[in-house]
Amino acid sequence: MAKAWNGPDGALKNDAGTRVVLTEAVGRVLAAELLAPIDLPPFANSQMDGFALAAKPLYSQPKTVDSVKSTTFVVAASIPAGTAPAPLAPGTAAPIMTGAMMPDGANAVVPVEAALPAVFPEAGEAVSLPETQPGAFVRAQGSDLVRGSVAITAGTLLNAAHIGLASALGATTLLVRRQLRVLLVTTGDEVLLPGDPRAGDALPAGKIFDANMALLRANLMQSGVEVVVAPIVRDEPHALLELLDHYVIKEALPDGASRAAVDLIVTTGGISAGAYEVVKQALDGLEVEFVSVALQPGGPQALGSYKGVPFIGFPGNPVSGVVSFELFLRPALTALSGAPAPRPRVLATLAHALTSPDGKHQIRRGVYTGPGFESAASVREVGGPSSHLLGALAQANALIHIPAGVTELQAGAKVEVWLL
Ligand SMILES: Nc1nc2c(c(=O)[nH]1)N[C@H]1C(S)=C(S)[C@@H](COP(=O)(O)OP(=O)(O)OC[C@H]3O[C@@H](n4cnc5c(N)ncnc54)[C@H](O)[C@@H]3O)O[C@H]1N2
Ligand code: MOO
Repeated sequence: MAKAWNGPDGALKNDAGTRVVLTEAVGRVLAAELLAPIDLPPFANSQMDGFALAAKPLYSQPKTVDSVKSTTFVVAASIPAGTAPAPLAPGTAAPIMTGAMMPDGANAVVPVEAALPAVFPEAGEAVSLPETQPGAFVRAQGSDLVRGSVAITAGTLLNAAHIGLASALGATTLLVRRQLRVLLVTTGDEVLLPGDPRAGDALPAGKIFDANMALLRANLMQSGVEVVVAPIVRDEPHALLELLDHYVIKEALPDGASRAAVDLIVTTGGISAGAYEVVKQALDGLEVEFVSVALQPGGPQALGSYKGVPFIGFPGNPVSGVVSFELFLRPALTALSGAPAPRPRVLATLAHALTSPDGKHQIRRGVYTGPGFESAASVREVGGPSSHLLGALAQANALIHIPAGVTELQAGAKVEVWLL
């Protein structure tokens, strides 16, 4: 089992990376550090709409606005953003727009509001400008990033700011780690996918629409994982084994080696104590362990490997699946591939009393309200402890942790909360 779990770790970390276009790189993990190929800003430019001029160092700050010394300049040709300006002649000041390149000979900008008159006169006219320090309102070349420096480190989970930075540096593609490929298998004779013709007129008696496939697929996709979705497996062990065999077949790699078509198998349902537990009946006795952990929801769990591919089996109740994902799989994905970002963990004041079963680490779904000007962060439960409460899950923005051994909590107690 350990060997199987070590597989994707090594494979991902040794992965040379895949080049993707910039717009598709958000949510992926950068494979190699990105060095800045240019300075940012690439040239000194104005931070304000104003006048570019040559300022001499001031040795004392003027005490009041009225005491500021002004100088009259001849207005030079205006410098819009996007143009290469002519050098500034001595005694002149050039109207310059925000982001426009500073002309040679200028080292400071006076905002137009501070000019007399506070407008842009025509070239050749006069303008009176207050004394200013060299460098005022100038964004120096390389003041954000110097050419050759590390712009984004390898292993970074790329967010919007990283994509924006890469674009500003002129990158059209980025080298990202390959995504983990996860086979997601939903089981159960009662489960129909929305749109199934059998539910054309009405949901047949005893049947339900799938929640787990949609829920876990969305969670996995948001975690930067490539999800391979299998058709829903009926409660027949041979059907599950046939399906798994189809997906664990090896695919050839360019270097002559081979690897399974998926890195991880995740199943939902069919692992507890019933008479028709398809996952348990198919895999018990092979390299999968079926255990009960002191967690609620999410007590029944299965872990191991199938024909060398890591395997994890979540319980069928939708909230149990989500809690299992958050506690066991999400952190493992972060450790393996760098994505997703860990959930923020905070302490919050419980808004009301809660009880919890003895000997179980309970996870309740909650609505968290961050600290206000005069109030501490607080959390209140939404729904109840049962693991079928999908409506409440959809209202929640947090998981409330009640440690094993704690059976009662008073209003005002401090609890650990994971922000979803
Ligand atoms: N005698 C016992 N019964 C149960 C135990 C136990 O320890 N002893 N554990 C309970 C707990 S806790 C859980 S959680 C569930 C786990 O059961 P399974 O993993 O075997 O899951 P199923 O029985 O297949 O389904 C449970 C529940 O979830 C619904 N389900 C299944 N798939 C979906 C889906 N794709 N979308 C929406 N809902 C789904 C299913 O209809 C059941 O209601 O076992 C308890 N029983
Ligand atoms: O552990 Mo089950 O996961 O409570 O509903």
